[in-house]
Amino acid sequence: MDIEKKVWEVLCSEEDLNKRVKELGEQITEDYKDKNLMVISLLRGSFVFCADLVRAIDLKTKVDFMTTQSYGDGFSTSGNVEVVNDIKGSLEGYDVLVVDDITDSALTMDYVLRHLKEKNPKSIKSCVLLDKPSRRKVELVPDYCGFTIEDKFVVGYGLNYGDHYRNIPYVFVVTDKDR
Ligand SMILES: O=P(O)(O)OC[C@H]1O[C@H](OP(=O)(O)OP(=O)(O)O)[C@H](O)[C@@H]1O
Ligand code: HPA
Repeated sequence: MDIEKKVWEVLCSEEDLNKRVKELGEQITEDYKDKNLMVISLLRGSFVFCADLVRAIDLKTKVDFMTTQSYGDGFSTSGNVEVVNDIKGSLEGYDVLVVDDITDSALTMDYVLRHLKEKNPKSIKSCVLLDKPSRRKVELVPDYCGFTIEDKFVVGYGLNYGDHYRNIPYVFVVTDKDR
């Protein structure tokens, strides 16, 4: 990937992200006030979003992490979701909320939900910052979603481009200069 031949365009500014993450946190706080919330962050992409989201949730919350991988350096899924690091503890008695940065083909979220359901949580739901419904390879509607976006490759705020730029504090779109 040659970054020189690309155009960057801001899609979600820091202000947009702060506002929407706060709203999601308030909604989740309300919905889980009588439940036993465990947030599971899918690494690596969701580390920034999830760090902000859990601080916007005003509840006693357990947080755990799972590492999945299905994209290499490219723009599309290998179709093969790999659990690189699984969660360690039990999910029994917990209302699990799986948090990811993006649902694109939805292969990752679909796989993770099925995988975690086998660990018998009390309930399980999904929360993604960005949703690209036009790219689905499996049917899935996230329970919580920050922004629904078009079929564009997005980077920043945890999302990578050739394994860089996860630290950019806003979300931007990458396109070819001659497109
Ligand atoms: O809906 P999908 O098509 O499955 O795509 C979404 C997944 O792809 C990215 O992960 P990736 O495999 O690139 O690993 P990463 O979290 O390390 O970026 C992203 O973080 C999501 O987990
Ligand atoms: O648009 C994207 N950007 C970065 N990583 C991704 N993984 C799935 N879709 C994307």
